[in-house]
Amino acid sequence: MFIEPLIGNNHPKSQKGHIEVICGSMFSGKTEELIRRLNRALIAKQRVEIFKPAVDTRYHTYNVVSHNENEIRSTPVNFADDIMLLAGDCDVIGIDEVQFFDQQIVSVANKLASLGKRVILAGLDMDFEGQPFEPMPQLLAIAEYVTKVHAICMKCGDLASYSFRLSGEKRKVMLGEKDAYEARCRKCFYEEKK
Ligand SMILES: Nc1ncnc2c1ncn2[C@@H]1O[C@H](COP(=O)(O)OP(=O)(O)O)[C@@H](O)[C@H]1O
Ligand SMILES: Cc1cn([C@H]2C[C@H](O)[C@@H](COP(=O)(O)O)O2)c(=O)[nH]c1=O
Ligand SMILES: [Zn+2]
Repeated sequence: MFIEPLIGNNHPKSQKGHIEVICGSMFSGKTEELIRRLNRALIAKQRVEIFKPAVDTRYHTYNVVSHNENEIRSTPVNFADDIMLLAGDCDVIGIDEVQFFDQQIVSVANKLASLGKRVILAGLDMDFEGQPFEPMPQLLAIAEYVTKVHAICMKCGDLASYSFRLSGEKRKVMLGEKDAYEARCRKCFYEEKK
C-alpha cells in the first residue's frame, strides 16, 4: 500500500531495524495489509516469522486469517516473551492481534527492532467502548511507521474507525466476528452507544 516507498530499500542487508504498526477497527483490513507486506518480504526471499496470540483461535489454530479468507502460516504464542525465544534468525517478524498481548510486547518489539529486524504489528487501536486498547498506545508511540486503515460503517457507508459490539457483554476481551461486532463511523458509534 504505502509503507515500502517511504522506508526505501527494504532488503535486510541494507536495512536497519524498525517497527511498523497497522491499526484500525475490526474489518478495516489490518490482517490483509499485514499478509500483503509479509508475502512481499517472502517474495524478496527474506526470512519471515509470523506470530499471533494463542487466545485467537477464531478461524484457525495456526494460520493468521483475514475476514476475506487470505491466510498465512503463523506460530501461536501465549506470552510476548515467547516471541524473543522463537524469532531466531529471521529478518522480518509479523504479529497479528497484537492488542491481546501483555505489556511485555512493547519491550519485545523494541529489542527485536534494535537487533536489526523489521517488526510489523497489526491490531485494534480501540476496544468496543471506543477506549484505547492497551498495549496499542505504547506500540504506536515507539513505532517508526504507523498505518491506520478504515472499514466501512455498516449504518451509513462512511469510513469507520470504531468496532461496535452488538451484545451487552461488558468483558473487554470477547472474540467474535460479524455476528458480534459491526464497523461504525464516529457518529453512528456514539449515537447508538448513548
Ligand atoms: N464493514 C466492512 N468494511 C470493510 N471491509 C469489510 C467489512 N465487513 C467485512 N469486510 C471484509 O473484511 C476484509 C478485511 O478483513 P481483515 O483484513 O481481516 O480486517 P481486520 O484484520 O482489520 O479485522 C475486507 O477486505 C472485506 O472483504
Ligand atoms: C472491539 C473488540 C474486539 N475484540 C475481539 C473481537 C475479535 O475476535 C478481535 C479483533 O479481530 P479483528 O481481526 O480486528 O477483526 O478482537 C475484543 O476482544 N474486544 C473488543 O473490545
Ligand atoms: Zn456511520
